[in-house]
This record gives sequence, structure tokens and C-alpha cells, in this order.
Amino acid sequence: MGAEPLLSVDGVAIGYPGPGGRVPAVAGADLTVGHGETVMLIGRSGCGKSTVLKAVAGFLTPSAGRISFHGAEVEGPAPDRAVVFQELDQLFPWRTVLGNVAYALRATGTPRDEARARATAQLELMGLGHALDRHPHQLSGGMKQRVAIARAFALEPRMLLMDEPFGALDAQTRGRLQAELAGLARRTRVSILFVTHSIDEAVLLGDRVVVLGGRPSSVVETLDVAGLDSPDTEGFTAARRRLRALLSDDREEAGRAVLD
Ligand SMILES: Nc1ncnc2c1ncn2[C@@H]1O[C@H](COP(=O)(O)OP(=O)(O)OP(=O)(O)O)[C@@H](O)[C@H]1O
Repeated sequence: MGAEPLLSVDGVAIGYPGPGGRVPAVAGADLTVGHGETVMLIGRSGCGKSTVLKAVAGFLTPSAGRISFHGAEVEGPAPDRAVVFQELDQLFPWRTVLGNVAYALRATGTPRDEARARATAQLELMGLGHALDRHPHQLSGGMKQRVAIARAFALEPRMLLMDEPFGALDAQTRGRLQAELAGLARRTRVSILFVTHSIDEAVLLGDRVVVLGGRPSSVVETLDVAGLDSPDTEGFTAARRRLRALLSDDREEAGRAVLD
């Protein structure tokens, strides 16, 4: 791991336009992601996880604070930060599986033949070699997410930004894709910032878990969960217990804020 983190989010605040002016969503996000590290972002629904991820992607501009990536301030989206969303309809429905992945490479300046070759190799690596000519409507949910992940990896980004990519999948498919992602991340040493609702997913996939809480939200705790990849172990259970406590505290706080 290099001395400087790949991603550094410092004192970031983000709001959205509301009827009476700007409504703050995130008040103080502070986190880092090191080279080759997987950092999970967790918090109750609506606490601003996706908002932070979108700002790192360059889709939203913070009203305060700073996001630096690979030594420069984030000024907009770029292929060095590839995004995978939860929605199963993030592929172009009129393009084939191969076309979807090759298109992303073409759009970032890769020559046609090289784009097709790289796309084919990545899709084969992810067990989709038999489905290159299919269209998205001919795929299962798990296959669609696998294509979206293949498309992101094909770009060879420095960082993957994943917004609940497995949230719409059944438990079995989710487990399979989690294992595949962990394997790919290990092999490629890509860095990952991953939003999840699931405590077990956070502990299983993460090196660290960043907990967002409060309203507007800020980082309430960061947990080291590196190496905890078996749910039956004492370390895994302790991390799960701590995260449950933090998340239920935050739900109580949120409830009080509504009642006050
Ligand atoms: N485009 C938008 N315009 C106005 N408000 C928004 C917009 N996007 C999000 N918000 C608000 O900002 C807050 C944070 O939303 P965000 O989607 O980042 O939360 P989240 O933690 O990712 O939620 P979830 O876990 O439910 O996906 C919420 O109160 C939400 O209603």
C-alpha cells in the first residue's frame, strides 16, 4: 500500500435543492480508501451513502470539504472510477452483452478490435462466454449484474464504486457474486468503495467498514474487518454485533429527531 491513500474524502458536506433552499444530506464525510483496499459504506436508509458515492464518482459536487483521488481533486466523472449500480437495467437494452462492454471501452478511446477482444476476455473470465450475443432481456438478474461488473473491470479502473450492486438479487446469487467479486478484487488489486445495507456483506467483503449516521449524516465509526471472511468466527461475530449496535443506535436517534 502506498503512503498516500488512493481516495481521500475530507469534511465533505453535500445537500440537495429543496422547496425552502438547500437541504443538507451529508454534513461531514471523512474516509479514505487505500490502494487495493475494499472499504464498505453502511448506514440506515436515507443517511447519504449513495450521495457520498456519487460525489466520489464526480456526479455531485460537495458544498464543503474536498475529495482527492490519485493526487488530484475530483472534478467530474472519469473512467478511472467505474460505477456499478443496484438497478438491473443499467445495461443498454438494444446492445448485446458483448456490445455493452465493448461500447464502454470504445467510449473511452479503445480501438474497435481491441475493445471487442478485451470485452470478450473479461466476459469469459466472468463465465459469460456463452452469452456474448444475448440481449439484456434474455439474462437473469445475476447475469445482468455480472455483465455490469465485467464492464466496470474491463475499463481497468483504479477504483470501483459499487452502489448496492447485489441488493436486488436472491441470497444464493448474491453469495456467488460476492465470492466472484472478492476473487477479482484480490487478483486485480483494484480498490473498491462499496455501499451496502447488509452487515454481513460489509464484514465479508470489506477491509474496513465506514458507518454513516446522524441527520444530516457524518462518519460515526470506522471498523477494521480485514480477513474476516467466515461468518462462524469470533471476529466476524464481534464485528457484526458492533455494527448492529451502531445501526440500531442511529435508528433510535433518527426516531427521536422525528418525534422532537
Ligand atoms: N436527487 C435528490 N434530490 C433531493 N434529495 C435527494 C436526492 N437524492 C437523495 N436525496 C435525499 O438525500 C438523502 C440521502 O439519500 P441517499 O440516497 O444518499 O441515501 P442512502 O443512504 O444511499 O439511502 P438508501 O440506503 O435508502 O439507498 C435522503 O434524505 C434522500 O431523500
